[in-house]
Amino acid sequence: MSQVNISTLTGFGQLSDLPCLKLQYGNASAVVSLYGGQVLSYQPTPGQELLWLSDNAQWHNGAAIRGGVPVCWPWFGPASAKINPEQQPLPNHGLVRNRLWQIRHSESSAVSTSVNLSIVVNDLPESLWPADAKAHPVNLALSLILSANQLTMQLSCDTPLYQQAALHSYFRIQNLQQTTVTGLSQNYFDKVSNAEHDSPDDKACFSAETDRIYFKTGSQLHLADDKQQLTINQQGHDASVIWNPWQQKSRELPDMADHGFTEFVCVESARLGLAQPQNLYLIQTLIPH
Ligand SMILES: O=P(O)(O)OC[C@H]1O[C@H](O)[C@H](O)[C@@H](O)[C@@H]1O
Repeated sequence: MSQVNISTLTGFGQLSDLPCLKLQYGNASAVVSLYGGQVLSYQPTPGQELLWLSDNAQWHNGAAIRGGVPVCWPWFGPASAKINPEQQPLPNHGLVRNRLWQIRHSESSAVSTSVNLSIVVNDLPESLWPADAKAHPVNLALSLILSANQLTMQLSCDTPLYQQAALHSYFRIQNLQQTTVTGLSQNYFDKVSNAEHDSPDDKACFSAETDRIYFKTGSQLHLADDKQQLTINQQGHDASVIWNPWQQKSRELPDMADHGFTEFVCVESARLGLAQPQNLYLIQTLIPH
């Protein structure tokens, strides 16, 4: 084993001054930003980057970093009417993408290198609390476990709330036309056409803007193109979201190059149900082949 350790970085790529941690386990490494609690890099071997980070990503002035694995919490996308009955101006994907997280614990062992981050949030909308609960600051935790063959991300909240969450992973791909995601369910909500669809199989391909919520997906998805394969294990989810903005949206996003959409697809493990207040325990594990 060449190296098992955790080090601090100030800045990553073009994101100058960004406070980050780098985890190393043998040949494998991962980088997580304390801003957003966002994994930015996962390399199972040196130079083999699995995650996509926009060349135009920003983090100053409250921006959410475009790429890596953003943490969406306690809502996903625009806050729904249940979460935001008074239609307050609330940010997309919740409150923690542009806040600083704290390091709680880190550990290197014979089998893995791990770090636990957390953030305390004390400005949750009232609508998230069960009727009989008294509002108090809430702790959201993210654990990263890097081993020789995989990276696991565990997002948890011990407070029962009407809460949604997603691990919004941006995966670097070589060839969008050859890219498939399999293991999906056969029923999805298409955010582009704003309608539910049935799919003839469990697969998504990419030939236009794609923004789909697949309901009740299983515990294992596969992402493949002609050069690479990745297994994505998930737990604690009730949906998986597949996103590629395609050309027009890519041009419209200030933090994405015009051709940015050709370089990634998002495969997101999400917990979207709001039927009852619940704790959160959402896991995504990346296993390259
Ligand atoms: O631009 P953002 O707030 O980061 O959201 C990026 C995308 O996230 C998810 O994949 C949603 O399903 C998309 O509708 C959204 O456009």
